[in-house]
Amino acid sequence: MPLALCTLSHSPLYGINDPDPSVLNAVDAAFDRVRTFVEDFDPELTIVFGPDHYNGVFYDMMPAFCIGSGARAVGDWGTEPGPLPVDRTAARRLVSAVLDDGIDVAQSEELHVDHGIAQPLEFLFGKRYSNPLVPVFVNAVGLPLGPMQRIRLLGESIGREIESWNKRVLIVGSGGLSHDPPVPRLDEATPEVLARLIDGRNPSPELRAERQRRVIEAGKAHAAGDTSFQQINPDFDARIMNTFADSAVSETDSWTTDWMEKNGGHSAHEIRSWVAAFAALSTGGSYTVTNRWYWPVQEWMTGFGMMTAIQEA
Ligand SMILES: O=C(O)CCC(=O)/C=C/C=C(\O)C(=O)O
Ligand SMILES: [Fe+2]
Repeated sequence: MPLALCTLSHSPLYGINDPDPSVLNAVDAAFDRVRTFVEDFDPELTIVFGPDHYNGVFYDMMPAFCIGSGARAVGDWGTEPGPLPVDRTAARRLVSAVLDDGIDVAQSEELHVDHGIAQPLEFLFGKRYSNPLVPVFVNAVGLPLGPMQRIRLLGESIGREIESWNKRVLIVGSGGLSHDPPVPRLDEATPEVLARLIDGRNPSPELRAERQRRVIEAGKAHAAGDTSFQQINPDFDARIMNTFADSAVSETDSWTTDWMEKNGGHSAHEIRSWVAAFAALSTGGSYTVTNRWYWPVQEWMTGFGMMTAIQEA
């Protein structure tokens, strides 16, 4: 049974600080196409790789990656809070298979996920979706990060296991391409920020609003041409998407964190979700990229891309 994939950027500023309607309409039309792709595939299970932005996973225990055998959405940026429809049996089997492959994945029976995982699920399935899924947290924000090869190996291990289940499994990878929105960093955190990077779950509504305001203001300044932010890099983004379109997933092993940051900004590390997703898809042999879209969206501060792909029979 073939596997299918969609990788897509997310943005907290979608619906809040939108680009010109000509761009927004094109993005929404692409979402419609991706939704049709998913409906036609009719997945029995969805594996979703995505990051967190200090809303669900903190430095009290920062894993490189973590499979959620239970999960709840924190409900940031307008996403629906509450439990996710996790297939616990599938998730636990994945944990065992990945550990057997020598990858020390973490497991959570209650993974807290933010818009990095919840937004693409809502884009694809609508709010209050009930499709069985397994969320996989991919650290892309809590520096330092390990080598890219590890995320490829994680993806491949998950791919080999789901391949053996003889089910229609959709693999989703969530994250922006080049972008550098204001996300706090450990190495420059004030004591107050450090405290919430370590233990920041359930912030007060005031603190959440203040954090969100910072991102919204940055989006507005970025769109107005403020050059103090690292700029979107369409050439870098094209290279990333071409690598996946060329089925050259193992080339990502040579992408260093420095190279990613210099060319794509700190949040370019979210591309790790795409690497995991394409690596998982690649384990069954050849795949075909059925569609790709890309826009550099200043208002969302991100190179916004989407790809769909399916295994060849
Ligand atoms: O202020 C914080 O702690 C987090 C800010 C935040 O959530 C930013 C998110 C940005 C993205 O998810 C993105 O552009 O990919
Ligand atoms: Fe993000």
